Amino acid sequence: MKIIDGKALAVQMQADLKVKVEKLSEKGVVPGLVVILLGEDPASQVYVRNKERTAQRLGINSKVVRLPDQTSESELLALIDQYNQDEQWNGILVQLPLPAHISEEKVLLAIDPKKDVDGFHPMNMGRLWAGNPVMVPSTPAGIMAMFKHYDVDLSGKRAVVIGRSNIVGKPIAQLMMMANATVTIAHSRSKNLSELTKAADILVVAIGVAKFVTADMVKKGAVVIDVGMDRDENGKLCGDVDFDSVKEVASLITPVPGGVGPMTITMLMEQTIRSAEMSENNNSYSSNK
Ligand SMILES: Nc1nc2c(c(=O)[nH]1)N[C@@H](CN(C=O)c1ccc(C(=O)N[C@@H](CCC(=O)O)C(=O)O)cc1)CN2
Repeated sequence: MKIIDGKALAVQMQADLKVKVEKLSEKGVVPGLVVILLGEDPASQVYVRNKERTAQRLGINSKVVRLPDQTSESELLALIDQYNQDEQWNGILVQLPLPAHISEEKVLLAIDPKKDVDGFHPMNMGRLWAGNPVMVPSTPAGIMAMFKHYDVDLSGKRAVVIGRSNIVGKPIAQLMMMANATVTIAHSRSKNLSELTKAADILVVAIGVAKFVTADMVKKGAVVIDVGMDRDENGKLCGDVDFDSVKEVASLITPVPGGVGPMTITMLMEQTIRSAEMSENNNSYSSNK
């Protein structure tokens, strides 16, 4: 068994991204990222702080707009529109989850697809499903970067994704399908889940239940990717996979923390830089394939 070191890969990729930003800056193009955060959710605050720090370290101009939980939907939409019009910002994201009184759909639709560095706008989702992605959600993009770095060839492999969210489950399924894997999406209502997971050469787990996947559900030699960000019975951060038992069965496995998480932030930075490059090329909005 080998552990996928997402933190080390993130550091390595960020070093390359820093050089890219320096080169762009020499041409007078400084990538700019606006992160909008509503409310006081402690986990979201940590993620946003990490995004801000990483952006600053890479030389990306970054701004975090912190708004109270009670901010109205119309105020938020007006703010997004303001940043859509402002050329110095080529990446805009709204940290999820949003307070219940705000429609996530309306908010994501309001972001200019060219500036949608999260890749959550229906236009970017559609481009991905059409096989011509422009902006791709960061977590799935990070998982694909891990496969590449660790020489995981997906072609002809059986991949199972547990979780059908728009942020992770659906896009990672499509990206793996584009890499010629045979993909099954399972979810909380799937029957005989163990039968599905035991047939998987690649297992991606994004279901949000602590230590849900146990060793008896995993095929010997499988590659296991854990997207969970949960707390165990002692309040300690853990994933959706029971790491200690599954690592004895898997050939490659991501830990939590230090696996997929750091890659999510790295890929966000990469997309912000790509967005700046696109705006430099006369606002071209073209596939990253
Ligand atoms: N607008 C968005 N909202 C959310 C996204 C997203 O991609 N865009 N994804 C998640 C949260 N997320 C980024 O925003 C995120 C989650 C976790 C990590 C991470 O680095 N985790 C660390 C552990 C951190 C800790 O100690 O708590 C790790 O796994 O090592 C980064 C980003 C939902 N919202």
